[in-house]
Amino acid sequence: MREYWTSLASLMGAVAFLQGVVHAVFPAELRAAVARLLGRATRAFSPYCYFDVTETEGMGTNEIYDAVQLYLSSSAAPAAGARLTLSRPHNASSFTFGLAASDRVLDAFRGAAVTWEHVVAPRQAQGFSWRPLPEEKRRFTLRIRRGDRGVLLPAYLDHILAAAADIRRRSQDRLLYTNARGGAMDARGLPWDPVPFKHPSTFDTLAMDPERKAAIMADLRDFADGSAFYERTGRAWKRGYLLYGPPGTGKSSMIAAMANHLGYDVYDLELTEVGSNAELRKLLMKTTSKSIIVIEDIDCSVDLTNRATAAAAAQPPKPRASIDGGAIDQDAAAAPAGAAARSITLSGLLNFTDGLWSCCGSERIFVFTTNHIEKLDPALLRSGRMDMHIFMSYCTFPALKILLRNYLDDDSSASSSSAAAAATMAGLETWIDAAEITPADVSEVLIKNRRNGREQAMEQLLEVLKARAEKRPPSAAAGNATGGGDNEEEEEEEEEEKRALESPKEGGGEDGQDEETEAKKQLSE
Ligand SMILES: Nc1ncnc2c1ncn2[C@@H]1O[C@H](COP(=O)(O)OP(=O)(O)OP(=O)(O)O)[C@@H](O)[C@H]1O
Ligand SMILES: [Mg+2]
Repeated sequence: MREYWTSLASLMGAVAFLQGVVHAVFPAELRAAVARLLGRATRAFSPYCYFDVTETEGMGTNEIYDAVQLYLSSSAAPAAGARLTLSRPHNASSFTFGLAASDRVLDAFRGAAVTWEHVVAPRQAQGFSWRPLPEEKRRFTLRIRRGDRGVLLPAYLDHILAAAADIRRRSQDRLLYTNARGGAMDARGLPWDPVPFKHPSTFDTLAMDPERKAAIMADLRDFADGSAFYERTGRAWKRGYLLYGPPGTGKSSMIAAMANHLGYDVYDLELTEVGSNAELRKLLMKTTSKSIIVIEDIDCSVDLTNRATAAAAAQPPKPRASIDGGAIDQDAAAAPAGAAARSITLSGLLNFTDGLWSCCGSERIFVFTTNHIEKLDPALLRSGRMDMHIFMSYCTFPALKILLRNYLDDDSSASSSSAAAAATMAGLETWIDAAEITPADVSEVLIKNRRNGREQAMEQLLEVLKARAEKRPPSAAAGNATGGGDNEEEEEEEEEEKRALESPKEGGGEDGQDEETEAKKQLSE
Protein backbone atom coordinates (compact mmCIF):
# COMPACT_ATOMS: atom_id res chain seq x y z
CA MET A 1 0.00 0.00 0.00
CA ARG A 2 2.82 2.33 0.93
CA GLU A 3 4.44 1.78 -2.51
CA TYR A 4 1.13 2.72 -4.15
CA TRP A 5 0.99 6.07 -2.38
CA THR A 6 4.68 6.71 -3.15
CA SER A 7 4.20 6.10 -6.89
CA LEU A 8 1.01 8.26 -6.93
CA ALA A 9 2.91 11.10 -5.27
CA SER A 10 5.75 10.89 -7.77
CA LEU A 11 3.25 10.77 -10.68
CA MET A 12 1.54 13.93 -9.44
CA GLY A 13 4.94 15.56 -9.01
CA ALA A 14 5.77 14.68 -12.62
CA VAL A 15 2.43 16.12 -13.85
CA ALA A 16 3.03 19.35 -11.93
CA PHE A 17 6.53 19.58 -13.36
CA LEU A 18 5.27 19.04 -16.91
CA GLN A 19 2.53 21.61 -16.39
CA GLY A 20 5.18 24.12 -15.25
CA VAL A 21 7.27 23.37 -18.33
CA VAL A 22 4.23 23.77 -20.63
CA HIS A 23 3.33 27.10 -18.98
CA ALA A 24 6.91 28.33 -19.28
CA VAL A 25 7.49 27.19 -22.87
CA PHE A 26 4.08 27.75 -24.54
CA PRO A 27 2.40 31.17 -24.47
CA ALA A 28 -1.13 31.51 -23.03
CA GLU A 29 -2.69 32.05 -26.51
CA LEU A 30 -1.24 28.82 -27.80
CA ARG A 31 -2.52 26.91 -24.79
CA ALA A 32 -6.01 28.36 -25.24
CA ALA A 33 -5.96 27.40 -28.92
CA VAL A 34 -4.96 23.83 -28.07
CA ALA A 35 -7.74 23.64 -25.45
CA ARG A 36 -10.26 24.90 -28.02
CA LEU A 37 -9.04 22.34 -30.51
CA LEU A 38 -9.37 19.55 -27.98
CA GLY A 39 -12.88 20.76 -27.05
CA ARG A 40 -13.87 20.79 -30.70
CA ALA A 41 -12.46 17.31 -31.24
CA THR A 42 -14.45 15.92 -28.28
CA ARG A 43 -17.62 17.66 -29.43
CA ALA A 44 -17.23 16.22 -32.92
CA PHE A 45 -17.66 12.74 -31.46
CA SER A 46 -20.31 13.72 -28.91
CA PRO A 47 -23.93 12.63 -29.52
CA TYR A 48 -25.06 16.11 -28.38
CA CYS A 49 -24.94 19.58 -29.85
CA TYR A 50 -24.78 22.77 -27.82
CA PHE A 51 -26.21 26.27 -28.29
CA ASP A 52 -25.17 29.28 -26.24
CA VAL A 53 -27.58 32.09 -25.41
CA THR A 54 -25.48 34.94 -24.02
CA GLU A 55 -26.82 37.61 -21.68
CA THR A 56 -25.58 40.49 -23.81
CA GLU A 57 -25.56 40.76 -27.55
CA GLY A 58 -23.50 43.50 -29.14
CA MET A 59 -24.10 46.58 -27.00
CA GLY A 60 -27.55 45.57 -25.80
CA THR A 61 -29.23 42.87 -23.77
CA ASN A 62 -30.25 39.67 -25.45
CA GLU A 63 -34.02 39.25 -25.45
CA ILE A 64 -33.73 35.49 -25.86
CA TYR A 65 -31.62 35.24 -22.70
CA ASP A 66 -34.32 37.05 -20.69
CA ALA A 67 -37.00 34.86 -22.24
CA VAL A 68 -35.10 31.64 -21.48
CA GLN A 69 -34.56 32.75 -17.89
CA LEU A 70 -38.24 33.53 -17.41
CA TYR A 71 -39.34 30.34 -19.11
CA LEU A 72 -36.99 28.08 -17.16
CA SER A 73 -37.91 29.74 -13.91
CA SER A 74 -41.50 28.64 -14.25
CA SER A 75 -41.78 25.78 -16.69
CA ALA A 76 -38.83 23.44 -16.54
CA ALA A 77 -37.83 21.06 -13.75
CA PRO A 78 -34.61 21.90 -11.93
CA ALA A 79 -32.14 19.01 -11.84
CA ALA A 80 -31.77 17.38 -8.42
CA GLY A 81 -29.94 19.71 -6.03
CA ALA A 82 -30.14 22.76 -8.34
CA ARG A 83 -30.36 26.14 -6.64
CA LEU A 84 -32.90 28.73 -7.71
CA THR A 85 -32.65 32.48 -7.22
CA LEU A 86 -35.76 34.35 -6.13
CA SER A 87 -36.66 37.82 -7.41
CA ARG A 88 -39.54 40.16 -8.05
CA PRO A 89 -39.14 42.29 -11.18
CA HIS A 90 -40.07 45.96 -11.14
CA ASN A 91 -43.82 46.52 -11.61
CA ALA A 92 -44.55 42.82 -11.10
CA SER A 93 -47.00 41.47 -8.60
CA SER A 94 -45.52 38.00 -8.26
CA PHE A 95 -42.11 36.43 -7.65
CA THR A 96 -40.03 34.65 -10.27
CA PHE A 97 -37.44 31.95 -9.75
CA GLY A 98 -34.18 32.03 -11.69
CA LEU A 99 -31.43 29.47 -12.10
CA ALA A 100 -28.28 30.02 -10.01
CA ALA A 101 -24.81 29.85 -11.55
CA SER A 102 -23.73 26.52 -13.07
CA ASP A 103 -26.98 24.76 -12.28
CA ARG A 104 -28.96 22.69 -14.72
CA VAL A 105 -32.60 22.24 -15.58
CA LEU A 106 -34.21 19.54 -17.63
CA ASP A 107 -37.01 20.17 -20.08
CA ALA A 108 -38.82 18.31 -22.81
CA PHE A 109 -40.45 19.48 -26.03
CA ARG A 110 -42.33 17.31 -28.54
CA GLY A 111 -40.98 14.21 -26.86
CA ALA A 112 -37.32 15.29 -26.97
CA ALA A 113 -35.38 15.85 -23.74
CA VAL A 114 -33.17 18.92 -23.43
CA THR A 115 -30.82 20.23 -20.76
CA TRP A 116 -30.12 23.87 -19.99
CA GLU A 117 -27.04 24.93 -18.05
CA HIS A 118 -26.55 28.39 -16.61
CA VAL A 119 -22.87 29.27 -17.03
CA VAL A 120 -21.41 32.25 -15.19
CA ALA A 121 -17.77 33.23 -15.76
CA PRO A 122 -15.84 36.31 -14.57
CA ARG A 123 -15.33 38.89 -17.31
CA GLN A 124 -11.78 39.91 -18.17
CA ALA A 125 -10.83 43.41 -17.02
CA GLN A 126 -12.40 45.90 -19.42
CA GLY A 127 -10.86 49.13 -20.64
CA PHE A 128 -12.72 52.43 -20.59
CA SER A 129 -16.28 52.19 -21.85
CA TRP A 130 -19.22 54.59 -21.90
CA ARG A 131 -21.44 51.67 -21.09
CA PRO A 132 -19.74 49.38 -18.58
CA LEU A 133 -20.58 45.71 -19.01
CA PRO A 134 -21.53 43.45 -16.08
CA GLU A 135 -18.59 41.95 -14.19
CA GLU A 136 -19.71 38.45 -15.03
CA LYS A 137 -20.43 36.84 -18.36
CA ARG A 138 -23.61 34.81 -18.19
CA ARG A 139 -25.05 32.48 -20.68
CA PHE A 140 -27.47 29.60 -20.99
CA THR A 141 -26.20 26.57 -22.81
CA LEU A 142 -28.78 24.36 -24.44
CA ARG A 143 -27.77 20.73 -24.90
CA ILE A 144 -29.83 18.59 -27.27
CA ARG A 145 -29.27 15.30 -29.02
CA ARG A 146 -28.05 15.73 -32.57
CA GLY A 147 -30.93 13.67 -33.90
CA ASP A 148 -33.49 15.95 -32.18
CA ARG A 149 -32.22 19.11 -33.79
CA GLY A 150 -34.72 19.05 -36.63
CA VAL A 151 -37.63 18.53 -34.21
CA LEU A 152 -36.55 21.15 -31.71
CA LEU A 153 -35.24 24.07 -33.69
CA PRO A 154 -36.57 26.65 -34.19
CA ALA A 155 -39.98 25.50 -32.84
CA TYR A 156 -38.67 25.06 -29.28
CA LEU A 157 -37.26 28.60 -29.21
CA ASP A 158 -40.53 30.00 -30.57
CA HIS A 159 -42.32 28.09 -27.82
CA ILE A 160 -40.00 29.60 -25.20
CA LEU A 161 -40.49 33.16 -26.49
CA ALA A 162 -44.28 32.78 -26.49
CA ALA A 163 -44.33 31.19 -23.03
CA ALA A 164 -42.06 33.92 -21.62
CA ALA A 165 -44.27 36.66 -23.07
CA ASP A 166 -47.26 34.98 -21.46
CA ILE A 167 -45.56 34.72 -18.06
CA ARG A 168 -44.44 38.35 -18.27
CA ARG A 169 -47.97 39.46 -19.08
CA ARG A 170 -49.50 37.46 -16.27
CA SER A 171 -47.00 38.50 -13.62
CA GLN A 172 -47.03 42.17 -14.50
CA ASP A 173 -49.85 44.50 -13.77
CA ARG A 174 -52.08 44.99 -16.75
CA LEU A 175 -52.34 48.32 -18.50
CA LEU A 176 -55.26 50.46 -19.47
CA TYR A 177 -54.57 52.56 -22.55
CA THR A 178 -56.49 55.68 -23.47
CA ASN A 179 -56.36 57.91 -26.53
CA ALA A 180 -56.90 61.26 -24.83
CA ARG A 181 -54.87 62.96 -27.59
CA GLY A 182 -57.11 61.56 -30.30
CA GLY A 183 -54.84 59.71 -32.66
CA ALA A 184 -51.87 62.09 -32.28
CA MET A 185 -48.53 60.42 -31.48
CA ASP A 186 -46.35 61.19 -28.49
CA ALA A 187 -42.54 61.55 -28.60
CA ARG A 188 -42.16 57.76 -28.85
CA GLY A 189 -44.58 57.58 -31.76
CA LEU A 190 -47.42 56.07 -29.70
CA PRO A 191 -50.96 57.39 -29.74
CA TRP A 192 -51.97 55.54 -26.54
CA ASP A 193 -51.30 56.62 -22.94
CA PRO A 194 -50.97 53.68 -20.53
CA VAL A 195 -51.90 53.62 -16.85
CA PRO A 196 -51.80 50.58 -14.52
CA PHE A 197 -55.09 48.71 -14.73
CA LYS A 198 -56.17 47.49 -11.32
CA HIS A 199 -59.91 47.04 -11.58
CA PRO A 200 -61.01 44.52 -8.92
CA SER A 201 -64.01 43.21 -10.87
CA THR A 202 -63.79 39.49 -11.66
CA PHE A 203 -66.26 36.91 -12.93
CA ASP A 204 -66.51 35.79 -9.33
CA THR A 205 -67.75 39.17 -8.13
CA LEU A 206 -69.85 39.92 -11.23
CA ALA A 207 -73.54 39.59 -10.45
CA MET A 208 -75.35 37.75 -13.23
CA ASP A 209 -76.97 34.37 -13.76
CA PRO A 210 -74.32 31.69 -13.19
CA GLU A 211 -75.14 29.76 -16.39
CA ARG A 212 -74.83 32.81 -18.62
CA LYS A 213 -71.65 33.75 -16.83
CA ALA A 214 -70.20 30.26 -17.35
CA ALA A 215 -71.11 30.40 -21.06
CA ILE A 216 -69.29 33.72 -21.49
CA MET A 217 -66.24 32.45 -19.62
CA ALA A 218 -66.15 29.31 -21.76
CA ASP A 219 -66.42 31.42 -24.92
CA LEU A 220 -63.51 33.61 -23.79
CA ARG A 221 -61.40 30.57 -22.94
CA ASP A 222 -62.15 28.98 -26.32
CA PHE A 223 -61.07 32.19 -27.96
CA ALA A 224 -57.83 32.50 -25.99
CA ASP A 225 -56.90 28.85 -26.62
CA GLY A 226 -58.10 28.93 -30.22
CA SER A 227 -54.87 29.76 -32.08
CA ALA A 228 -54.93 26.49 -34.05
CA PHE A 229 -58.69 26.72 -34.69
CA TYR A 230 -58.50 30.23 -36.14
CA GLU A 231 -55.52 29.30 -38.29
CA ARG A 232 -57.18 26.12 -39.57
CA THR A 233 -60.44 27.84 -40.45
CA GLY A 234 -58.78 30.86 -42.04
CA ARG A 235 -60.46 33.29 -39.68
CA ALA A 236 -58.80 36.34 -38.20
CA TRP A 237 -58.07 35.63 -34.54
CA LYS A 238 -60.44 38.17 -33.06
CA ARG A 239 -63.84 38.18 -31.43
CA GLY A 240 -66.45 40.84 -30.87
CA TYR A 241 -68.78 41.18 -27.89
CA LEU A 242 -71.62 43.63 -27.64
CA LEU A 243 -72.73 44.39 -24.10
CA TYR A 244 -76.08 46.08 -23.95
CA GLY A 245 -78.54 46.97 -21.24
CA PRO A 246 -79.61 49.79 -18.92
CA PRO A 247 -77.03 51.92 -17.10
CA GLY A 248 -75.61 50.34 -13.95
CA THR A 249 -76.12 46.72 -14.96
CA GLY A 250 -72.42 45.89 -15.05
CA LYS A 251 -71.24 46.41 -18.63
CA SER A 252 -68.01 48.13 -17.64
CA SER A 253 -67.57 45.69 -14.75
CA MET A 254 -67.90 42.84 -17.26
CA ILE A 255 -65.10 44.29 -19.41
CA ALA A 256 -62.81 44.50 -16.37
CA ALA A 257 -63.73 40.93 -15.44
CA MET A 258 -62.91 39.78 -19.00
CA ALA A 259 -59.51 41.52 -18.86
CA ASN A 260 -58.73 40.05 -15.46
CA HIS A 261 -59.89 36.60 -16.54
CA LEU A 262 -57.71 36.48 -19.66
CA GLY A 263 -54.88 38.69 -18.40
CA TYR A 264 -55.29 41.07 -21.35
CA ASP A 265 -54.54 44.78 -21.52
CA VAL A 266 -57.44 47.13 -22.22
CA TYR A 267 -57.54 49.84 -24.89
CA ASP A 268 -60.33 52.27 -24.07
CA LEU A 269 -61.02 53.91 -27.40
CA GLU A 270 -62.66 57.31 -27.10
CA LEU A 271 -64.15 57.68 -30.57
CA THR A 272 -65.15 61.31 -30.10
CA GLU A 273 -61.45 62.17 -29.79
CA VAL A 274 -60.57 60.55 -33.11
CA GLY A 275 -60.54 62.91 -36.07
CA SER A 276 -60.69 60.58 -39.06
CA ASN A 277 -60.88 57.00 -40.23
CA ALA A 278 -57.17 57.16 -41.01
CA GLU A 279 -56.47 58.03 -37.38
CA LEU A 280 -58.69 55.18 -36.30
CA ARG A 281 -56.58 52.78 -38.36
CA LYS A 282 -53.37 54.14 -36.85
CA LEU A 283 -54.75 53.61 -33.37
CA LEU A 284 -55.67 50.06 -34.24
CA MET A 285 -52.23 49.35 -35.66
CA LYS A 286 -50.62 50.50 -32.43
CA THR A 287 -52.50 48.08 -30.23
CA THR A 288 -50.77 44.93 -29.08
CA SER A 289 -52.11 41.41 -29.34
CA LYS A 290 -53.79 39.83 -26.30
CA SER A 291 -55.79 42.95 -25.70
CA ILE A 292 -59.39 44.10 -25.41
CA ILE A 293 -60.33 47.12 -27.48
CA VAL A 294 -63.31 48.81 -25.91
CA ILE A 295 -65.67 51.40 -27.31
CA GLU A 296 -68.11 52.39 -24.57
CA ASP A 297 -71.51 53.88 -25.37
CA ILE A 298 -71.05 53.31 -29.06
CA ASP A 299 -74.43 54.90 -29.86
CA CYS A 300 -73.29 58.21 -28.34
CA SER A 301 -69.81 58.18 -29.83
CA VAL A 302 -70.47 58.77 -33.51
CA ASP A 303 -73.38 59.10 -35.85
CA LEU A 304 -73.69 55.46 -36.80
CA THR A 305 -76.67 55.46 -39.05
CA ASN A 306 -77.19 52.83 -41.69
CA ARG A 307 -74.65 52.99 -44.45
CA ALA A 308 -77.32 53.28 -47.14
CA THR A 309 -79.19 56.12 -45.42
CA ALA A 310 -75.94 57.79 -44.59
CA ALA A 311 -74.91 57.82 -48.22
CA ALA A 312 -78.29 59.27 -49.26
CA ALA A 313 -78.16 61.95 -46.63
CA ALA A 314 -74.58 62.83 -47.38
CA GLN A 315 -73.74 66.37 -48.39
CA PRO A 316 -72.20 66.80 -51.83
CA PRO A 317 -68.71 65.44 -51.23
CA LYS A 318 -66.71 68.20 -49.66
CA PRO A 319 -63.04 67.27 -49.40
CA ARG A 320 -61.92 67.83 -45.85
CA ALA A 321 -58.34 67.87 -44.61
CA SER A 322 -57.62 65.37 -41.92
CA ILE A 323 -55.64 66.45 -38.88
CA ASP A 324 -52.61 64.63 -40.23
CA GLY A 325 -51.72 67.83 -41.96
CA GLY A 326 -53.38 68.31 -45.26
CA ALA A 327 -53.98 64.79 -46.50
CA ILE A 328 -57.44 64.32 -47.89
CA ASP A 329 -59.50 61.70 -46.11
CA GLN A 330 -61.79 60.09 -48.67
CA ASP A 331 -63.97 58.40 -46.04
CA ALA A 332 -64.41 61.70 -44.30
CA ALA A 333 -65.59 63.28 -47.51
CA ALA A 334 -68.41 60.76 -47.69
CA ALA A 335 -69.57 61.41 -44.12
CA PRO A 336 -73.26 62.11 -43.56
CA ALA A 337 -74.43 65.64 -42.85
CA GLY A 338 -75.05 64.84 -39.18
CA ALA A 339 -71.48 63.74 -38.74
CA ALA A 340 -69.97 66.75 -40.47
CA ALA A 341 -68.24 67.84 -37.29
CA ARG A 342 -66.55 64.45 -36.96
CA SER A 343 -65.20 62.48 -39.83
CA ILE A 344 -65.41 58.97 -38.40
CA THR A 345 -67.89 57.10 -40.52
CA LEU A 346 -69.73 53.88 -39.99
CA SER A 347 -67.76 52.26 -42.79
CA GLY A 348 -64.56 53.40 -41.10
CA LEU A 349 -65.67 51.75 -37.90
CA LEU A 350 -66.72 48.60 -39.72
CA ASN A 351 -63.30 48.39 -41.33
CA PHE A 352 -61.75 48.93 -37.93
CA THR A 353 -63.48 45.89 -36.49
CA ASP A 354 -63.74 43.66 -39.50
CA GLY A 355 -61.74 44.95 -42.45
CA LEU A 356 -58.30 43.89 -43.55
CA TRP A 357 -56.74 46.30 -41.08
CA SER A 358 -58.30 44.58 -38.15
CA CYS A 359 -56.09 41.58 -38.86
CA CYS A 360 -52.78 43.44 -38.61
CA GLY A 361 -52.34 41.78 -35.21
CA SER A 362 -53.85 38.76 -33.62
CA GLU A 363 -55.73 37.70 -30.50
CA ARG A 364 -57.79 40.81 -30.08
CA ILE A 365 -61.20 41.18 -28.54
CA PHE A 366 -63.50 44.05 -29.47
CA VAL A 367 -66.10 45.04 -26.91
CA PHE A 368 -68.75 47.64 -27.64
CA THR A 369 -71.22 48.76 -25.01
CA THR A 370 -74.52 50.55 -25.44
CA ASN A 371 -77.63 51.38 -23.50
CA HIS A 372 -79.62 51.52 -26.74
CA ILE A 373 -79.06 48.56 -29.00
CA GLU A 374 -81.97 49.66 -31.18
CA LYS A 375 -79.98 52.72 -32.28
CA LEU A 376 -77.17 50.64 -33.77
CA ASP A 377 -76.85 49.79 -37.42
CA PRO A 378 -77.41 46.07 -38.11
CA ALA A 379 -74.19 46.08 -40.13
CA LEU A 380 -72.28 46.74 -36.94
CA LEU A 381 -74.01 43.94 -35.09
CA ARG A 382 -73.64 41.11 -37.54
CA SER A 383 -71.61 38.01 -36.72
CA GLY A 384 -67.94 38.41 -37.37
CA ARG A 385 -68.14 41.93 -36.03
CA MET A 386 -70.07 41.41 -32.86
CA ASP A 387 -70.05 37.63 -32.45
CA MET A 388 -71.81 37.51 -29.10
CA HIS A 389 -74.51 39.87 -27.87
CA ILE A 390 -74.71 39.94 -24.10
CA PHE A 391 -77.75 41.46 -22.47
CA MET A 392 -76.94 42.91 -19.07
CA SER A 393 -80.28 42.80 -17.35
CA TYR A 394 -81.76 44.30 -14.22
CA CYS A 395 -80.80 42.40 -11.10
CA THR A 396 -82.22 38.88 -10.98
CA PHE A 397 -82.41 36.68 -7.89
CA PRO A 398 -79.29 34.58 -8.71
CA ALA A 399 -77.40 37.83 -9.36
CA LEU A 400 -78.73 39.28 -6.10
CA LYS A 401 -77.34 36.31 -4.18
CA ILE A 402 -73.89 37.10 -5.59
CA LEU A 403 -74.18 40.73 -4.50
CA LEU A 404 -75.29 39.66 -1.01
CA ARG A 405 -72.25 37.41 -0.81
CA ASN A 406 -69.94 40.17 -2.10
CA TYR A 407 -71.16 42.86 0.25
CA LEU A 408 -72.46 41.10 3.36
CA ASP A 409 -70.66 37.81 3.79
CA ASP A 410 -67.73 39.30 5.68
CA ASP A 411 -70.22 40.05 8.47
CA SER A 412 -69.25 37.38 10.99
CA SER A 413 -72.33 38.07 13.13
CA ALA A 414 -74.54 37.00 10.23
CA SER A 415 -77.12 34.42 11.16
CA SER A 416 -78.69 33.85 7.78
CA SER A 417 -80.17 30.58 8.98
CA SER A 418 -82.63 32.37 11.29
CA ALA A 419 -86.32 32.21 10.38
CA ALA A 420 -86.48 36.01 10.00
CA ALA A 421 -83.54 36.00 7.58
CA ALA A 422 -85.11 33.20 5.55
CA ALA A 423 -88.37 35.17 5.32
CA THR A 424 -86.50 38.30 4.16
CA MET A 425 -84.68 36.22 1.57
CA ALA A 426 -87.99 34.84 0.27
CA GLY A 427 -89.31 38.41 0.10
CA LEU A 428 -86.29 39.50 -1.90
CA GLU A 429 -86.87 36.64 -4.33
CA THR A 430 -90.51 37.66 -4.75
CA TRP A 431 -89.89 41.36 -5.32
CA ILE A 432 -86.56 41.51 -7.13
CA ASP A 433 -87.92 41.15 -10.69
CA ALA A 434 -90.85 43.50 -10.13
CA ALA A 435 -88.57 46.20 -8.73
CA GLU A 436 -86.51 46.39 -11.96
CA ILE A 437 -83.50 47.50 -10.01
CA THR A 438 -79.96 47.57 -11.37
CA PRO A 439 -77.11 45.73 -9.63
CA ALA A 440 -75.53 49.19 -9.15
CA ASP A 441 -78.55 50.35 -7.11
CA VAL A 442 -78.66 47.11 -5.10
CA SER A 443 -74.95 47.54 -4.35
CA GLU A 444 -75.58 51.08 -3.17
CA VAL A 445 -78.30 49.98 -0.70
CA LEU A 446 -76.09 47.17 0.62
CA ILE A 447 -73.05 49.44 1.02
CA LYS A 448 -75.08 52.01 2.94
CA ASN A 449 -76.61 49.45 5.29
CA ARG A 450 -73.91 46.83 5.72
CA ARG A 451 -72.66 48.45 8.94
CA ASN A 452 -75.98 47.57 10.61
CA GLY A 453 -75.48 43.87 10.02
CA ARG A 454 -76.55 41.41 7.36
CA GLU A 455 -80.18 41.00 8.36
CA GLN A 456 -80.84 44.72 8.68
CA ALA A 457 -79.21 45.38 5.30
CA MET A 458 -81.37 42.71 3.67
CA GLU A 459 -84.52 44.08 5.27
CA GLN A 460 -83.64 47.56 4.09
CA LEU A 461 -83.12 46.23 0.58
CA LEU A 462 -86.49 44.50 0.69
CA GLU A 463 -88.13 47.82 1.59
CA VAL A 464 -86.44 49.49 -1.35
CA LEU A 465 -87.55 46.71 -3.72
CA LYS A 466 -91.15 46.93 -2.57
CA ALA A 467 -91.18 50.72 -2.86
CA ARG A 468 -89.79 50.55 -6.40
CA ALA A 469 -92.19 47.82 -7.48
CA GLU A 470 -95.15 49.79 -6.14
CA LYS A 471 -94.09 52.90 -8.04
CA ARG A 472 -94.19 51.01 -11.33
CA PRO A 473 -97.42 50.68 -13.35
CA PRO A 474 -99.62 48.09 -11.53
CA SER A 475 -99.87 45.66 -14.45
CA ALA A 476 -96.11 45.33 -14.89
CA ALA A 477 -95.36 45.16 -11.17
CA ALA A 478 -98.11 42.69 -10.31
CA GLY A 479 -97.24 40.42 -13.20
CA ASN A 480 -93.64 40.23 -12.19
CA ALA A 481 -94.09 40.01 -8.42
CA THR A 482 -96.48 37.12 -8.59
CA GLY A 483 -94.17 35.15 -10.78
CA GLY A 484 -95.76 35.97 -14.11
CA GLY A 485 -99.29 34.49 -14.22
CA ASP A 486 -100.53 35.13 -17.77
CA ASN A 487 -97.23 36.62 -18.81
CA GLU A 488 -95.29 33.54 -17.94
CA GLU A 489 -95.23 32.19 -21.50
CA GLU A 490 -94.23 35.55 -22.93
CA GLU A 491 -91.41 35.81 -20.41
CA GLU A 492 -90.20 32.37 -21.29
CA GLU A 493 -90.15 33.38 -24.94
CA GLU A 494 -88.18 36.49 -24.05
CA GLU A 495 -85.71 34.40 -22.09
CA GLU A 496 -85.34 32.11 -25.09
CA GLU A 497 -84.60 35.11 -27.29
CA LYS A 498 -81.98 36.39 -24.89
CA ARG A 499 -80.33 33.00 -24.74
CA ALA A 500 -80.34 32.75 -28.52
CA LEU A 501 -78.72 36.16 -28.78
CA GLU A 502 -76.05 35.24 -26.32
CA SER A 503 -75.15 31.99 -28.01
CA PRO A 504 -71.93 32.41 -29.95
CA LYS A 505 -72.38 33.04 -33.66
CA GLU A 506 -69.74 31.35 -35.67
CA GLY A 507 -71.53 31.22 -38.98
CA GLY A 508 -73.66 33.34 -41.28
CA GLY A 509 -74.13 37.03 -40.80
CA GLU A 510 -77.77 36.94 -41.89
CA ASP A 511 -78.87 34.93 -38.88
CA GLY A 512 -77.20 37.46 -36.67
CA GLN A 513 -79.27 40.24 -38.18
CA ASP A 514 -82.54 38.37 -37.72
CA GLU A 515 -81.74 37.80 -34.09
CA GLU A 516 -80.81 41.41 -33.77
CA THR A 517 -84.23 42.54 -34.98
CA GLU A 518 -85.70 40.36 -32.23
CA ALA A 519 -83.41 41.95 -29.67
CA LYS A 520 -84.46 45.40 -30.72
CA LYS A 521 -88.09 44.45 -30.43
CA GLN A 522 -87.46 43.12 -26.99
CA LEU A 523 -85.57 46.20 -25.84
CA SER A 524 -87.99 48.71 -27.21
CA GLU A 525 -90.83 47.19 -25.19
N1 LIG B 1 -73.56 42.92 -12.62
C1 LIG B 1 -72.88 43.54 -11.64
N2 LIG B 1 -72.14 42.84 -10.77
C2 LIG B 1 -71.47 43.45 -9.80
N3 LIG B 1 -71.47 44.77 -9.60
C3 LIG B 1 -72.19 45.52 -10.44
C4 LIG B 1 -72.91 44.95 -11.50
N4 LIG B 1 -73.54 45.94 -12.16
C5 LIG B 1 -73.21 47.06 -11.57
N5 LIG B 1 -72.40 46.85 -10.53
C6 LIG B 1 -71.84 47.85 -9.63
O1 LIG B 1 -72.33 49.10 -10.06
C7 LIG B 1 -71.30 49.97 -10.48
C8 LIG B 1 -71.60 50.47 -11.88
O2 LIG B 1 -71.53 49.38 -12.78
P1 LIG B 1 -70.96 49.50 -14.26
O3 LIG B 1 -70.15 50.73 -14.40
O4 LIG B 1 -70.31 48.22 -14.59
O5 LIG B 1 -72.31 49.66 -15.04
P2 LIG B 1 -72.53 49.94 -16.58
O6 LIG B 1 -73.51 48.94 -17.08
O7 LIG B 1 -71.23 50.01 -17.27
O8 LIG B 1 -73.22 51.36 -16.56
P3 LIG B 1 -73.23 52.48 -17.74
O9 LIG B 1 -74.15 51.98 -18.81
O10 LIG B 1 -73.76 53.68 -17.05
O11 LIG B 1 -71.82 52.65 -18.19
C9 LIG B 1 -70.02 49.19 -10.44
O12 LIG B 1 -69.05 49.90 -9.74
C10 LIG B 1 -70.34 47.91 -9.72
O13 LIG B 1 -69.85 47.97 -8.42
MG1 LIG C 1 -70.17 51.57 -18.18
